[in-house]
Amino acid sequence: MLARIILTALPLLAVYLFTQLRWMRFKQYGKLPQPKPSLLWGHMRALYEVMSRGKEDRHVDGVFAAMSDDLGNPPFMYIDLRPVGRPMLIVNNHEAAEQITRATKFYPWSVPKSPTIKDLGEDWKRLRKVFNPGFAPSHLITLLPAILDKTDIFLEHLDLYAKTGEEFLLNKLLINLTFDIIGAVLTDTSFDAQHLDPSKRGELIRLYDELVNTFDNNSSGSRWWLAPRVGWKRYRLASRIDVLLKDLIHREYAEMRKLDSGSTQKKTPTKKSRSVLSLSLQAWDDLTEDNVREAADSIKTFLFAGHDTTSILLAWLFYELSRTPRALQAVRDELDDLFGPDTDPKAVRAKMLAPGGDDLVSRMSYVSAVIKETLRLHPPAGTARYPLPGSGFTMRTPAGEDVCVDGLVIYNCATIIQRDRTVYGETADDFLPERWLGDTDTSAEADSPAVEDNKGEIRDDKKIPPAAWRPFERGPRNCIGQELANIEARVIVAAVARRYDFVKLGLGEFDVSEKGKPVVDEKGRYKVIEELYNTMQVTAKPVDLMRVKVQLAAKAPASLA
Ligand code: HEM
Repeated sequence: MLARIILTALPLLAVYLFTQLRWMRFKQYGKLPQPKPSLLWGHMRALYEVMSRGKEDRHVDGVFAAMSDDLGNPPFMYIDLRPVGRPMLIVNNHEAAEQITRATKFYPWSVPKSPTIKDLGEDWKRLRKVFNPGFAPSHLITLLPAILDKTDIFLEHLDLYAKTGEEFLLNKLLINLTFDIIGAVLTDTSFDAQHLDPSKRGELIRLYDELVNTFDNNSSGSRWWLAPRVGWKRYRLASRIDVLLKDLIHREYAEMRKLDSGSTQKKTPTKKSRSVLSLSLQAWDDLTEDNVREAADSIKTFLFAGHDTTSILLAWLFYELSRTPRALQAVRDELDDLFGPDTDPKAVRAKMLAPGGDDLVSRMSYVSAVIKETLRLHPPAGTARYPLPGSGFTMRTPAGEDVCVDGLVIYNCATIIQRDRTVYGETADDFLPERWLGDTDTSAEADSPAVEDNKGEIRDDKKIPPAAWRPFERGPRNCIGQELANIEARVIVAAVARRYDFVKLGLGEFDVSEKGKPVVDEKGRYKVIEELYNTMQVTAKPVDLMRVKVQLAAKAPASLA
């Protein structure tokens, strides 16, 4: 009897599953632009086909860009990776991206972050308020001495490499520098991240390094069950990092309380620390377990989000400058004007720390244009959002049609958006800092988040719409650390750009003439033998971590003062 029921039910089940599958593949998001789906594979075959056309290990943004070209560059496109991954919407144009990151009545803090990141909802708003003052430009500028101290160690290493002629991975050196800086800015403690001998580095950076190394190209997915051993290793490393950070928070708080005990106002800090952590600890009356966990989680996020991205910006920036003699000269001229002809980093440091030094940092307008252009061409990160299934969240097509995209992971692909030919014209792929002159303010205030007016339109009145430059993303959930990244980058460029010449090796190496001179192309840039590209290493990093040699520039003094 049972067997007969099963036999009757099986074909019915098969028909049901088949109908469901057909609906999922062809109907559910059928109105969205997409490659031709297959009933069994969704878009996995289409994705594989595009991937196999280029470098196997290139960053997925490059694959999406090729796919978008194939589809005639729609504002967004649908990719169905079920059952291996969640179905996705890749956003390719700035007006569409703005629909995701702006505040709306539906989502007052913009569309929630991707399902792989815990979205804290209201808690996020409270926490961001706690940490915002620590990341305000007026506060960050007071941390210049800490940034300069860490930069000095970096310069010593560059001098050493210049002397020995040894090749090295510039991105790695910069990762250690930016980790040291973010550590000092956040916690006022030295993380000792810059020792050339890795065994001498601080425990936190060693654990972070190990953790990041678990995210190689093959195992970077968040689905631990696809690689349980890697998942377990990540869990163990994250737990050890947690213990170290909680310990640090307890020590910092105890120090504050000890110093406060003589004061009538319990929360008035008498400790001179200006770290972001110490500022935020003042918001808490008691150090409850919940507070400690929250602070540790936030510091962990800041450490992670705040060093890798900035190091990538700097690695690409020095490379682009080395390849574009016109831009390098303009940077050097600006630094001469602002800091005087003495190119010794100690002289630059003295000027920055003297009264009015912060003004000099803010007047580096060509350098700011270089930073802006580097982030346009090589954005280290992007945002992924997730409107909950069944929420009815819609996006508007250029034809004015509203299409439901709830349940999709929505990825604003900055790499595609920031090279949009309809915005940046024929020079969309060129390194051209001059396009930003007069428009270099990258601060959160200049963000002028596009406002949804009554018609749901976006108001933009600049030549290049602000929304078309979004390496830090926009709207209420944008990057809290963008000012810090900007200040860091300007200080490091001021100290480095006139002292050193970087020479790329391997991918991205310059083509040279018979006389051994680099060959200049029609746009005034050095021709390369083979283009350097990004690969996915948690963030988008140069595939070889920027293999270079360094030399002292012609005008640089022979040794650091
Ligand atoms: C060049 C450097 C940097 C780039 C390109 C960058 C980029 C980004 C991007 C694209 C996001 C996602 C925003 C979104 O989902 O809408 C983000 C978020 C974030 N970034 Fe950065 N970032 C940089 C530096 C920093 C620094 C120095 C910090 C220091 C703490 C930092 C901390 C954060 C945090 C905490 C978030 C989450 C913000 C939130 O959800 O409220 N970032 N960043």
